[in-house]
Amino acid sequence: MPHESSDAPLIRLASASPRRRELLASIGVPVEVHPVDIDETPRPGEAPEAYVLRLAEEKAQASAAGTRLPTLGSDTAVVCDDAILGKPRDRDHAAAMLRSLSGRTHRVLTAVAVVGPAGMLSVCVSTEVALRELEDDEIAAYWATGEPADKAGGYAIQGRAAIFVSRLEGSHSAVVGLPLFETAELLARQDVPLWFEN
Ligand SMILES: Cc1cn([C@H]2C[C@H](O)[C@@H](COP(=O)(O)OP(=O)(O)OP(=O)(O)O)O2)c(=O)[nH]c1=O
Repeated sequence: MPHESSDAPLIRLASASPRRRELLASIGVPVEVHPVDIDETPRPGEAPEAYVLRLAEEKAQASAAGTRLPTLGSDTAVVCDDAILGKPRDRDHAAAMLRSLSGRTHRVLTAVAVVGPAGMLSVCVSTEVALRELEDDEIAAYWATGEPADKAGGYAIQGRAAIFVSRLEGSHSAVVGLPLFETAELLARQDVPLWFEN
């Protein structure tokens, strides 16, 4: 069904992340932002895929109360040697994360969940990212840009860390925060119109 105007929200976004809002805007999906605060502690022995899927679904479910709009939640984690790297606590934590990622390949997992007329639909996308060797003074200079602070793994591929990335296999948009190909498929299955505007 065509929607009424180009800026009326098509979905609710259970996220405080400006990247996720911008990525959805880039594919013509205006959102109503309704972030939720959930406990992001991994369960003992929880596999990384199960962890990001659970968080994406919990965010979507918690945010969906009181709206008829389909509601999208998402979570991104960097996985290195089976350890889940979230957002750095401080400068030393960020430096330790970047040293552990230096000169090797890691995985970025992003899960998306959309709850709507078709129920809860979710998907987890895994992307391989190779970083070149990073020098300690480079890591220090990178922290000073302010970019690492609110990013899983302590880097932003859409920012200055792009110069560290020697190879990527998977979904670039998923590393930034939302896999757009898979997200569009979930939205279509929830009857969210992506093309018709007036
Ligand atoms: C690896 C990487 C992560 N990130 C971001 C994506 C996510 O916003 C963030 C991971 O944190 P998340 O906990 O997934 O998301 P968030 O706290 O920003 O937002 P919300 O929980 O409200 O949805 O790291 C980048 O922007 N660039 C990158 O290259």
